[in-house]
Amino acid sequence: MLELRDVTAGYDRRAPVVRNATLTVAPGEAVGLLGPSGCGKSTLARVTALLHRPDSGHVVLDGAPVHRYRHRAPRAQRTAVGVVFQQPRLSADPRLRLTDLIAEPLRATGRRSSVPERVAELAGTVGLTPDLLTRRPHEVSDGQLQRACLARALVLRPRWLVCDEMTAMLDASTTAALVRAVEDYRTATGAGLLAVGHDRLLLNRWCDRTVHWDTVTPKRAPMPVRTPG
Ligand SMILES: Nc1ncnc2c1ncn2[C@@H]1O[C@H](COP(=O)(O)OP(=O)(O)OP(=O)(O)O)[C@@H](O)[C@H]1O
Repeated sequence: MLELRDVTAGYDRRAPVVRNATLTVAPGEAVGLLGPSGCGKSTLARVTALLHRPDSGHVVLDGAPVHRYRHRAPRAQRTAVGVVFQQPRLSADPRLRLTDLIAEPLRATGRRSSVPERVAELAGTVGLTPDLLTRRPHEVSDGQLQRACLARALVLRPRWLVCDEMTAMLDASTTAALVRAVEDYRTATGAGLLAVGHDRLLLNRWCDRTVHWDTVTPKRAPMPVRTPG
């Protein structure tokens, strides 16, 4: 189970952008999180991917509360969640060839020997031809780079996937190809998915259920005002 328990998070403790978010994704389940631009979806997605420490509340992975985030998170928890962001150019090192971009998490976790096999396998999964694998980010389209970012997110075989507006910049056929690649992976592995976005039609078609931001972050009743006497 992937659980967000009463998560409050943001960039200034006095004015959090996410307040008291509670959400559960079961193993194998695909949950869509729908909300308007700027409400805090990406912030919550980063908390879920253990890349941003919440001010309060917890992420709980398979029953184990997460206490440390980013590079301090234990490897087993860090590698249990794969994440794909909206803008591949902001999340891809421009110096790396796509093959090295995809292999980055394998090298970082000491699994160099499995690089050739996994990269070839995942290139097929996400629809990248061998000639594209030797190019750097500025030599490929946004859609091709996003395919590589999805392959990178899958390379350590995560049990949970967070897709934060993964297809927002892409055309219909690339969107369909990436969604199919995620679904093929989930069918093969039983991974759970949190897909964040503002495209209700896409999330409804893609996910088992779609929840709205307002139901995930219910407004608390205001504190009662004490009247004297
Ligand atoms: N690194 C940051 N530092 C300070 N404020 C930030 C930072 N990142 C986001 N914010 C602010 O937090 C709020 C929520 O942003 P966030 O990106 O989480 O929303 P979102 O729902 O994902 O928006 P969109 O759908 O437009 O991507 C916004 O007001 C934004 O300006």
